[in-house]
Amino acid sequence: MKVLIHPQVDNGVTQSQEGFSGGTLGCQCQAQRVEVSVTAQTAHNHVCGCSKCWKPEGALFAQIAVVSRDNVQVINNADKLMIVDESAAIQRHACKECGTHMYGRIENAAHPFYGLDFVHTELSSEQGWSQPEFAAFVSSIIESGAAADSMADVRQTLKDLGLEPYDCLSPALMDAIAVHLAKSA
Ligand SMILES: N[C@@H](CCC(=O)N[C@@H](CSCO)C(=O)NCC(=O)O)C(=O)O
Ligand SMILES: [Zn+2]
Ligand SMILES: [Zn+2]
Repeated sequence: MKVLIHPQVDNGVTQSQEGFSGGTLGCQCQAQRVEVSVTAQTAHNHVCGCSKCWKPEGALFAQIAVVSRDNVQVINNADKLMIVDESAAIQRHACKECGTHMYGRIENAAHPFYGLDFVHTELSSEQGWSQPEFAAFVSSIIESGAAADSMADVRQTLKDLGLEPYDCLSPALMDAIAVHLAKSA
């Protein structure tokens, strides 16, 4: 049975556009929206089932990608942002009013993904962002209340959408983390 994953992928994944170079992310407030300018194409876009990533109302997964932190700038209503969890590796900057996560930043220079910010490209009206490529932390949706006996349907739906399900990150990203750890050991 098909399961709803996230509004951006439920009707099929939209392909990236060559030459796309970014856009503006907006929070969900009706007024005084927080706006974040992203001045480059994103990479490693994926749907994430972890309990920490921001999900739109009713969605089972988040959709999240990375971009160099040099290409991320808050351009409007920065005073409305707060860090969700100061102790997390990814410091998620959310709008205090609507709760939308505007960007997640890694401040620990020793972290394998230091230099990259995590962003939800669905918050932009521009089309052409890098397409979701896989599903991460799939088993983690159970931690947010999904029924364990729905997991076969969830994984099958993800496969049908071309989003290979993993219970951590994709092999390419896990390898990148391991290379970083090996070098720093
Ligand atoms: N089972 C946990 C997993 C949380 C987790 O490790 N999330 C990942 C992926 S987030 C984007 O892909 C992670 O790197 N987290 C670091 C952080 O959140 O700071 C759960 O569901 O909570
Ligand atoms: Zn808001
Ligand atoms: Zn996540």
